[in-house]
Amino acid sequence: MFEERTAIKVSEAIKRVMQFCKKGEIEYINIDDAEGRYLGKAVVADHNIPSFDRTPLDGFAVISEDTASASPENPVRLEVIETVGAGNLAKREVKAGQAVRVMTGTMMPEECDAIAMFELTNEIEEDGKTWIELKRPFKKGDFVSFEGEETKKGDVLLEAGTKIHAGVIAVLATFGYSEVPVVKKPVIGIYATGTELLEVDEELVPGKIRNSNAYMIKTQVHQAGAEAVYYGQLADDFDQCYDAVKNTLDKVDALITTGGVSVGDFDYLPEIYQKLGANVLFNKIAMRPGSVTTVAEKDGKLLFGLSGNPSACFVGFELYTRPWVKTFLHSDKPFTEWVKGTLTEDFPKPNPFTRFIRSKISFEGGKITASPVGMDKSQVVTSLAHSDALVAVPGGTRGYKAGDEVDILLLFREGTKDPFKDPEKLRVKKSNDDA
Ligand SMILES: Nc1nc2c(c(=O)[nH]1)N[C@H]1C(S)=C(S)[C@@H](COP(=O)(O)OP(=O)(O)OC[C@H]3O[C@@H](n4cnc5c(N)ncnc54)[C@H](O)[C@@H]3O)O[C@H]1N2
Ligand code: MOO
Ligand SMILES: [Mg+2]
Repeated sequence: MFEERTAIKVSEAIKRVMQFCKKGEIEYINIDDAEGRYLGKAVVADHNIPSFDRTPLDGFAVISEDTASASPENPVRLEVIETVGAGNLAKREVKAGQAVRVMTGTMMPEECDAIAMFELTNEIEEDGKTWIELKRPFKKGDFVSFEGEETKKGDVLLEAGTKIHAGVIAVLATFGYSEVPVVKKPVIGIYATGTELLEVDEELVPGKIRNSNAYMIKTQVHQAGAEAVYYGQLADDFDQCYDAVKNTLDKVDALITTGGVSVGDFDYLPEIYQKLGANVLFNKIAMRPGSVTTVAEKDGKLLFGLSGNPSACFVGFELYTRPWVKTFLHSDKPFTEWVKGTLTEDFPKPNPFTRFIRSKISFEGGKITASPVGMDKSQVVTSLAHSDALVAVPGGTRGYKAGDEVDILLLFREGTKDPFKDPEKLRVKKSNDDA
């Protein structure tokens, strides 16, 4: 029998999901495998950087006092007593009137306190010795890269929950992390439900479509930093779907199903949650696409019942599953980033619910703009391929005009601390507002 559902706000739905977040455990993995993972512990400097005073230039290490009287008219002459490259140490004691030829990265000879780069010196061979002439004085510390000037021992360099990319890897390597503490990936099981579904390699036949959601969701799961286990397709058969969901729950940290969550005769997920004794957090959200997105909880594990419609499925994951994954990975920025920007085209469709319009952003004149891409319906798949943002427009409006300021959710970015707030209706501009 048809059951009326109560729609809740997007922000309320996110809040309900976040109440069931947990943080993943830590494991150690080789630095070679760490790219894309999330740091499980903060990285604290256990030594200074640089760890010794060094030259940042190819030139000569000098004793600054020796150069005090140097001028173009009266250059100072210093004897070059040895050459040292990075990785080697000066062997000879440097006395007054002497200098050491040093290459970038070389530890400063103990007695020297300034660097004169090659470009500021004249080299002279005389009496079987090498000399340099300096036409300007150098102060103590000139051109020296000092121990600890970049980072001091004890500095917190990276927080737990940081996504590991090339720059993070560089810091980890600098501090000797051959094994990196990372958060274990949450394992997310995926089932695609629908008797109409064909596998990707199957030929189309009347009434059937290829299963795109499973592959899309697998990719979204990976992008969010979790491990996806795809358990396959299920026909719209209550017993088959119930057994699959029930038997999979203890193998995963969360379970995603696509399809079968609406009010159709063969939409079995609502009954499955009921038979499982799961606590349904919500089954209707005041949003399009994805109004039927349902999330339930069973023994602390979340069941994300995403819509079968591809765009609704995509948006449901980004808004509700992604923050759960990111929190599991210790990120303190679990929510999809959103900014204010300008719509480039009219969007005349009336909106009963908050609408997330698949869009593409660009930067014009230093401002962010968003252009809707393709047909904006829940069942649409092709526009997803061109979207890097979702324009969020509030419900209860007659549509939007080019130039209106809107909320833009940025896809494929690290995230933000601030959860999405349902957009308020745009204030209607009255003609005397310009006065
Ligand atoms: N009387 C009502 N009918 C519908 C309502 C409603 O409120 N009252 N809601 C509509 C909305 S909104 C949506 S969204 C859909 C959601 O349907 P389900 O989540 O139950 O999904 P299905 O019925 O299984 O499939 C919907 C649609 O998506 C296609 N699909 C399913 N799985 C896949 C897949 N893996 N890859 C690609 N496409 C898939 C499926 O063939 C259907 O066309 O319900 C509306 N109905
Ligand atoms: O849940 Mo449906 O996608 O709102 O259109
Ligand atoms: Mg349905």
